[in-house]
Amino acid sequence: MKVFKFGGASIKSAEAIRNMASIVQENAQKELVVVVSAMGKTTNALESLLDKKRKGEDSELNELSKYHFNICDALFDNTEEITPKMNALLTELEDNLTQTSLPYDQHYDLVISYGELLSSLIVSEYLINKGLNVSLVDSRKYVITDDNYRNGYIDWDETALRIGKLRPQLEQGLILTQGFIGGTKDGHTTTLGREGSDYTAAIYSFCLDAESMTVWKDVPGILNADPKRIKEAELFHEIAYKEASEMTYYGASVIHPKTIKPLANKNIPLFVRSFDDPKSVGTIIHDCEVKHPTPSIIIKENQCLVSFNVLDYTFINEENLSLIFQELAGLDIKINIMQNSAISFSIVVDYREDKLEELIKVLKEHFEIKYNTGLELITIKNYRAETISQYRSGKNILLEQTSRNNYRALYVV
Ligand SMILES: Nc1ncnc2c1ncn2[C@@H]1O[C@H](COP(=O)(O)OP(=O)(O)O)[C@@H](O)[C@H]1O
Ligand SMILES: N[C@@H](CC(=O)OP(=O)(O)O)C(=O)O
Repeated sequence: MKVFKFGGASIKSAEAIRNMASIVQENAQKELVVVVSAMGKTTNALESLLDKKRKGEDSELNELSKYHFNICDALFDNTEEITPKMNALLTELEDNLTQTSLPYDQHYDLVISYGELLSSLIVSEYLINKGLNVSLVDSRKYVITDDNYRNGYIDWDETALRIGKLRPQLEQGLILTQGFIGGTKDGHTTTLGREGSDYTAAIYSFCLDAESMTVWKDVPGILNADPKRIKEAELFHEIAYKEASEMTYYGASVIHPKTIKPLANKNIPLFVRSFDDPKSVGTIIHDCEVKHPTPSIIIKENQCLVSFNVLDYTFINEENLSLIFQELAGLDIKINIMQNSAISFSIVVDYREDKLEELIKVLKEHFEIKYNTGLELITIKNYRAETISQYRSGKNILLEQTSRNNYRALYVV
């Protein structure tokens, strides 16, 4: 069996869904699980509705509901069947939005999950209309997580047990399900972190021992840089799991960072292909050795440099480092790069004002803390001297590191 994942861009309009459906139809002879994300920018729209609601401002569902109904009108000759199902989901969403007494992260997952619930309903009805045999499976009952809302940790045993039970259903026709969303054992909705649908597809692939997984994207495959930033980026035809996994760690947003591990553990190849050009082969990520890889350029935006200076004349030592690390772990702040001098320790993290404020609040009695925002972190993997000088020149660099394989620099935008 195979697993396909279609992200927001691939199902953002009626035309995009027709194209997606033709890709599915061509592959539906074999056992297939199809994972879909929310349509277009629906997740962002739901986030802003939630924030407005929690601030007590107007949060009308009109626009979101119009967007989805317009797509239905364009896809179906007769919307009589889908309309009541859509209305039921939208009413649930409206009720759930009012649950403002819930802790923020739990309320977030409850509300944000409707992007995927709406998209999977529309796509499944459309595929059924096209004559395919489709079971719509609710990922909240199969992808089981703990209650770490907004970033649920997978309960692998329970998830494997539940997804394993879908095997007989797979023989009857294709399974369509939602990416990004999951549920706790006692039925609370959770999510796996923004852009987590790639990870969902990897979870289904792992639990069903897929022969391959394919993510259908708006790019020809994995390139040695984001083609939206670097026009002359080159396509990789194949990449090793380790290389791809490291690229996602450094910030290549084309694949969710948690996706590679479950696939590599079972040696399941991952194809990254273009939904605009489904005949082209794209990139295969698998167990291989690529000699002399082309340098990759990865840029992480919205970075913040935080420096902790000791208050007396003691040096930076393991004791004060452990104090800093403990707080970072407690606040779930990930370090992208770090450096120390005699009396100062610096870290670079993704900028989140709320988390930074909290960090400063708890550590200011121990350190003098300074920070800069509006920065970018560039990583050049498998660098060559000429690549470094090309990207280094003209930049106001605040921090720079070179190791055997990687060059990294933090600079002011
Ligand atoms: N190295 C890279 N190769 C290809 N695309 C990249 C790379 N780095 C970043 N991207 C970006 O990733 C985007 C696709 O990922 P994403 O938008 O998350 O897909 P989806 O949400 O459709 O699954 C591309 O539009 C591209 O701008
Ligand atoms: N809809 C979710 C999950 C996701 O993975 O989306 P996409 O596949 O479009 O990145 C998000 O926007 O975060």
